Amino acid sequence: MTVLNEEELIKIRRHLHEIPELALEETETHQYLLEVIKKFKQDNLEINVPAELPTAIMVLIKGSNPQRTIGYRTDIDALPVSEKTNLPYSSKHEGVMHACGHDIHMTVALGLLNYFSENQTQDNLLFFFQPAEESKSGGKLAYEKGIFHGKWKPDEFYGLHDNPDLPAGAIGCREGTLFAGTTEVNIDLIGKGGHAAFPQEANDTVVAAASLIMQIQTVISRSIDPIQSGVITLGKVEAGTIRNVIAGHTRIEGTIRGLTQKMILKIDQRLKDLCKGIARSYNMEVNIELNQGGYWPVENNPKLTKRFISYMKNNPKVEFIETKPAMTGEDFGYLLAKFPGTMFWLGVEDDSQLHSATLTPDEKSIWRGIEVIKGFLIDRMEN
Ligand SMILES: CC(=O)N[C@@H](CCC[C@H](N)C(=O)O)C(=O)O
Repeated sequence: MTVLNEEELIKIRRHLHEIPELALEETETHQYLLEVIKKFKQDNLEINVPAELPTAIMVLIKGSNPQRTIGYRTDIDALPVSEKTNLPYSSKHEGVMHACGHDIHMTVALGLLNYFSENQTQDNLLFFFQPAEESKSGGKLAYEKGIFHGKWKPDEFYGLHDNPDLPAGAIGCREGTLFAGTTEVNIDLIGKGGHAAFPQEANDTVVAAASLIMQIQTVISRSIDPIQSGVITLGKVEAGTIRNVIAGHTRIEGTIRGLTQKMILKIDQRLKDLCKGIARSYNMEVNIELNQGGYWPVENNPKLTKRFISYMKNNPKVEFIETKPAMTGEDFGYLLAKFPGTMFWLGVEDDSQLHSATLTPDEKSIWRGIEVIKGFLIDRMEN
């Protein structure tokens, strides 16, 4: 296969968009990625499917005179969102969508891999197709399962996230914290079910949940320094079976975000306190599970990020935007705590936000992104 052109890459992206899969279930995506990668020139390529993380793929491009191994990571999973774009290449998997643009991330990675498979680099390049970014901490799993060892260990790591607020192909980045750390929140209220007509005989968890949800809204507004800030979003509440049965169990799922570990731990603690209070005042059991997993704040390495930003700023072909920290989470934060590196945004200009059922990234971002990142990686190896 020769170097893929823009049209071919868009076809690949559209196919990936049609087959979104949830965290650690990315088997069809994995299969398709392998099919595409195996068509590339194999002379300097080594492919590794780690048995410990079977939907991941690692591809090493052996350099001609390696001083280091430069890692490039893309995430491959999707979200439980029902697509509403009406695009001809909409998701074929009911209730699952690439609503966070990981199809764009994968295509950019494939474009880079394709280019460097044809044009041998000086340093080694390690491409990591990572499962489970949206949940289940794929980056942390990969690290803990020991897949980054020997020649499969990057000396530095880069990764991007698409950003609908930036022009297609623009690069956004900042020194320091780029993304928040997050904690997944699961709260189970356990009361007593019963007949809707006899509330005195039951212990209604819906009423307790309503009160708890409102109390939780005071954590950010009343307990947190407004200059520093944080977020709590409760995205899922499940209770009951029918209108005339009192629900004996309510489950609330949400996410906490903060730009520092200290902030996350403070919010965690307030949440625990409020849950304990609800348990006492409603005389019911409350179980709270807080799980940060690998969603550590994304801390860009000072030296490498200065270099990255300087390359982008000094390249007249790049539209570079110095961005503010964002409350989005990313388990690349965990990998950046283990390997120095830089995470950055790739603009995909769209009116819809990430995680929205109508997200339609501008596909021009793919080719532009590849060109810019390719330039940066070449420059990094030469300097
Ligand atoms: C970029 C992005 O949207 N990332 C996700 C990361 C998931 C965080 C974790 N599962 C949680 O919900 O706390 C995000 O939601 O920011």
